[in-house]
Formats: sequence, structure tokens, C-alpha cells
Amino acid sequence: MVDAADGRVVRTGDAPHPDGTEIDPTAWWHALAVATEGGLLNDVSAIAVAAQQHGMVTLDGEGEVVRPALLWNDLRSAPDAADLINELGGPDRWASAVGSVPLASFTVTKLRWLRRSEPDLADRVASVMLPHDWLTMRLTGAEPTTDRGDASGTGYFDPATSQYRPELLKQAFGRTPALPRVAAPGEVVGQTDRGAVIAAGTGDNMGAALGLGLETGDVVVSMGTSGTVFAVAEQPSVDPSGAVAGFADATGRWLPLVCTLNAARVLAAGRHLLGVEPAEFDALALAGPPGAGGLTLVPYLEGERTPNLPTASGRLVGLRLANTTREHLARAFVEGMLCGLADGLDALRAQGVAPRRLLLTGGAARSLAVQEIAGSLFDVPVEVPEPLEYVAMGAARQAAWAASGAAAAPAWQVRSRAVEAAPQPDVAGVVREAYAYARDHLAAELGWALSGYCGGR
Ligand SMILES: Nc1ncnc2c1ncn2[C@@H]1O[C@H](COP(=O)(O)OP(=O)(O)O)[C@@H](O)[C@H]1O
Ligand SMILES: O=C(CO)[C@@H](O)[C@H](O)COP(=O)(O)O
Repeated sequence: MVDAADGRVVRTGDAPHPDGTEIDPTAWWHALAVATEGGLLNDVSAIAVAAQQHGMVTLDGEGEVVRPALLWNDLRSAPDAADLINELGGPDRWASAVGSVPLASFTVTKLRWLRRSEPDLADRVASVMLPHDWLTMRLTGAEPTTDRGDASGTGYFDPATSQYRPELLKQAFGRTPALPRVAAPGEVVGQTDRGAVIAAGTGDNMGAALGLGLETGDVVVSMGTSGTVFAVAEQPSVDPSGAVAGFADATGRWLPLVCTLNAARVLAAGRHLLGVEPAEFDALALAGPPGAGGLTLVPYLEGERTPNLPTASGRLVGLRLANTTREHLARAFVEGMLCGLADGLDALRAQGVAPRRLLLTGGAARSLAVQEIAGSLFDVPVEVPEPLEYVAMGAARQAAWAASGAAAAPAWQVRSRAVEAAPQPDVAGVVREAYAYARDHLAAELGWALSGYCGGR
């Protein structure tokens, strides 16, 4: 909860999300009740929901949930994604139709999986929506709505025209269930019982972009469960390689974005391996030499989405007597995670994004080792915004915008601190070459050639 005048945080609440990649959406409703216990929302004038993108919430004709929602990081629909790409005539056809090449995260592939694997349940589906759409509908008690930003992660919405592509939904699912109405940026879509206005809400990355007040030249490197690298753009983007998803943002612009499956939890795995807490892990990583003495981690611990290697596992290469130390290992985990995101930055550049500064966000941005090593590894100045939940800040800013009835979101100041470590192109070059070599070998063993990915680095 923030003060609409200046974006100052007044109160916060939270509730945990269970592990796993599918969940009954009612758990989100209960989590909202826990997070707002004690009347947190009683005197608010406006609310918006920002939530993880993609996913699949299916409802029957009575509005009841048909099956647990599949989340963005559920990879069971990877073969369905490949089928859909082939059926339409290749990745470039999808990129031109909906701005993105559908991977297992995208709703359209999950619907194909449902039709193929659970046809009886598929037959019961009357409407399909996204996590934030469902929660918003529960709050308004009215017709379901979505926004351009989240809709652009379905695979059946064209962010360039802001129109659904029902023929693509039909191709995937055999018919076209009802879809939420796409609300305009800043629109009021309903009211709570207490009279607070409800804004359209959006996907989490669009929320973070709004919360951070992104401007041209800003690139966010977000390290939460997913790793995302994104920027606002004045034009839609189309990347047939599939590395960059051409999403819409929450303001009427676009949000080219690269998403990896392996970010903060790679560091958690490193801490677990070494049996240390975050502060000690950071100290170890900073004590390890740049390049970790030739030790390289390709961090595909959850399979990977970008590059599209859903069956991959991680790989640690270059072990020698001299580098088999706790310091080298911790350093290799941080560098491996950041190299995956640096590849993402290259993919954004290939789409015409010209970064002037990087903003590190997400839970892992709290790590001093991540901050310092990012400062030397990336070839753009790095800043760390003051630690806030920027997805929630974006939802709040959208809510304040809707309540104001103004043409644009209110201007709130975002404070950030420059990371002092300067880019070290020579060191970064060596680290990234070693990473690219290990990454490409891993991909080749899985039968994939990544030539063209990130400029063939
Ligand atoms: N100091 C830290 N160092 C490294 N990782 C951290 C630190 N603090 C929190 N994290 C990690 O951040 C993650 C949560 O980040 P968050 O951005 O909230 O994720 P989500 O994408 O799930 O919203 C957790 O995996 C947690 O381990
Ligand atoms: O799929 C994407 C972006 O396309 C993810 O960024 C999800 O939107 C959610 O990520 P976490 O909040 O769980 O990290």
C-alpha cells in the first residue's frame, strides 16, 4: 500500500507461495486474505493485481476451476510448443503473428497439452484466463478482464494490434473458449465492496517496468525465480529466434523481454552445496578470482527456456586441483547465472535495444557478490534500485493512475545506487567466452545448434 501522491510505501503484507508448477487458483485468493489480514486494504482508494505471467487458469460454465492452474515454469507442454510451431509453418510465422515464438510457458501451448492429455477436462473448459485476470475477477466480482501486457504472454494475442488471434487459440485447442476483455492502460475495471476502484492489473514484468518508471535506455535485469532482461520500446519487436519475447507493457508501449528459468535459485543451490547463508556465500564468491580459475557453470538446473533447452541440466566444467575450492565454486555459480543474463542482454541488443544503464532487481539483486560481479561483467553501468517489491509498486502505480483518471501514470521518484565496480571488458570477454563454449557444447549434445543465438557468441 502506497501513498498515491508520491509512491511512498505505507504498509506491506505478504504470504508464501507453495513450491511446484501447478496450483489451485483459490490458493491465491487465500494468500491475498493472509497478506491483507488486519485490514491492510480497508482504507485504500484503488487496487491492482500484478502477477506472474503466462500460466493457464481454466473455468467451466459455472465459473468453477476445471483443474489446477499450470504456471509459467511448468514445462510439460514443451512438445506441444514444438508441434504448434511446426503446424503454423515455423517460428517466424508465430513471431509475426503474436510477437513471440511460443515456448512451454505460453498459455497456448498449455491449452494444446490439456486437449491432448486430459481431453475430458478440456471438454469442460468454458473460459481461459491468466493468474492476474482470475484474481482481478474475484476482486471485482464482474466480467473477466486482462491487459495488453499479460495478454501478450498467451500466444493468441497480437501486441502490435492489441487484438486476440482466435484462430491460433482454435488451432491449439480445437475451439475458442471465452477470453477476458482487454482493458486499456489506466482503465478502471471494477470496484470493491468498500468502493475502492480496481485497475486492470498486469503481468509481473510489466508491473516491475511500471514500478521502476522505465525510460528508453534503461534495461532491467531481474533475478527472482525467473531471470528476466527487458526494456520498454516504442515499437513492437519480432524475433524469430524466439530469444526475445515481444510483449506489450502496461502503458501502451512494448516490452521486449528475455526470460531464463535459472536465476536466484541457482545461487540458492550454490549455498546449499556449500552449506552457507547468503552473506557467507557472497564473501566466498567475492574472494574467488574473476573467471573462477577456469571453472564454468552452465546453470540450466531447471532445464532452460532461453535458449530453448527444456530437457537440459546444469553443467560444471573445468575442474582442476587448483580451482576445487569453495571460493571458486561460489564465484562460478554467480558468474554462470549472470552469463545467462548477459546473453539475454545481447539478444535484446540484436532487437535494437541500446542500453545506457542496467537496473538490478529481484531477490538475488540483494546479493553483494551479484552486484559487484555484474558491475564488472556487463559492459553497461549497473545500478541497484532501493530494495522494494517493484512488481507490487507497478500494480500500485497502475491503481493510482486508474483512480486519478489522468492520461498517464503518476510520476513517482525511484531511488537507485550506482554499483562502483567498473566494467572490465578483458575479464568479461574471457569469462563469457568460456561460458559460451560450455553452453554450446551442452546444447550440441542435446542435438541443438545455437548458432545465431546471441549473435553466435
Ligand atoms: N541476499 C540474497 N542473495 C541471493 N539470493 C537472495 C538473497 N535474498 C533473497 N534471495 C533469493 O531471491 C529469491 C526471491 O526473489 P523474488 O524476486 O522475490 O522471486 P520471485 O521471482 O519468486 O518473485 C529467492 O530464491 C531467494 O533465495
Ligand atoms: O515467464 C516469465 C516471463 O515471460 C516469468 O518472468 C514469470 O512472469 C514469473 O516469474 P517469477 O516471478 O516466478 O520469477
